[in-house]
Amino acid sequence: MGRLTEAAEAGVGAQAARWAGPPPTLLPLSPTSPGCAATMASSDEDGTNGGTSEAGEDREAPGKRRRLGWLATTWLTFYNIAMTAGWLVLAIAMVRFYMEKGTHRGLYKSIQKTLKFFQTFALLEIIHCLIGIVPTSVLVTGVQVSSRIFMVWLITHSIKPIQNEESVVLFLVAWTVTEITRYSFYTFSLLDHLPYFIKWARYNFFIILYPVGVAGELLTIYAALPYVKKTGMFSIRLPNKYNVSFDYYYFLLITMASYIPLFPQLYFHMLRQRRKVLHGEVIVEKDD
Ligand SMILES: CCCCCCCCCCCCC[C@@H](O)CC(=O)SCCNC(=O)CCNC(=O)[C@H](O)C(C)(C)COP(=O)(O)OP(=O)(O)OC[C@H]1O[C@@H](n2cnc3c(N)ncnc32)[C@H](O)[C@@H]1OP(=O)(O)O
Repeated sequence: MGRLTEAAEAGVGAQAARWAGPPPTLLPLSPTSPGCAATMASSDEDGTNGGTSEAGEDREAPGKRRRLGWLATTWLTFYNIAMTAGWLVLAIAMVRFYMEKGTHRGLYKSIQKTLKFFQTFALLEIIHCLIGIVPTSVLVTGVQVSSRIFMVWLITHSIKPIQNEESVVLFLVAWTVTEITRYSFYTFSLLDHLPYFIKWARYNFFIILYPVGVAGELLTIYAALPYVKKTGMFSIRLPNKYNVSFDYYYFLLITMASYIPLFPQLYFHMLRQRRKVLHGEVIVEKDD
């Protein structure tokens, strides 16, 4: 058997496994075929916390819903409906703003409260992973959610002069379309009535929207650099009584650089999810 080593999924999730031996074999499996049972281990391969969930929960083949306890199902259904609604409200507000004003200037200011509320609410997703009611890697989710929180609070909210940059619209649109699709996908899945086009959209839109969103985020941070350098905001200079120094300008440069190793991991994670869900493929251990 090929050897599996403990590693983050695609290098991210600490519980994930990746091949140290011969390359994995991709087996196209029908989501309903018995062979799909092999994917019960897929959460481990994927860096999810698989299996460790509230009492009564079982891991099942992709395409079949995992069995969750009623409390977890009720909570997740409520959470996903609320998030779908929140991002829909945001989408409608953005379209209305643009139709009325004919410009993106002032758009962020007009939607910021809703954006901050729903994006911050998404911190619960890390908790969902930690307590095991969703089979996703804590690290993958942590990187995804924390980068958004960072963009919302430490960049766009804190640096007013950049709020009217076109790049802000770029990531706002990418996030909004993604989240409406993603949360409605989860909602319909939980209700066992998932229309194919939502599933298709969930696992195809990201191919374009992820790079668009990342470009918007990076351009926005880049636009913030001169202001941060000039004002020295969030920076701690020496000498001070704690004898520590922190330069937010360099922190931003490091953050921008960290997209280079981190973003591909999220992107490839989604590509693997896509292959698994849309094409029923599963990575299995190969006999030597
Ligand atoms: C402090 C400074 C930090 C700075 C960090 C700097 C580095 C940052 C680099 C990263 C850049 C990210 C940029 C990003 O913000 C840009 C954008 O988002 S642009 C818009 C495009 N974006 C996307 O498409 C986002 C895609 N991301 C996601 O979908 C998730 O966040 C992710 C965690 C990446 C993947 O999700 P997951 O692994 O959960 O995939 P699935 O949806 O296939 O779900 C797997 C199973 O889990 C069940 N699940 C998950 N969540 C729920 C839920 N809420 N309710 C119910 N069920 C849920 C799902 O149904 C699947 O279950 P099953 O296998 O049983 O079907």
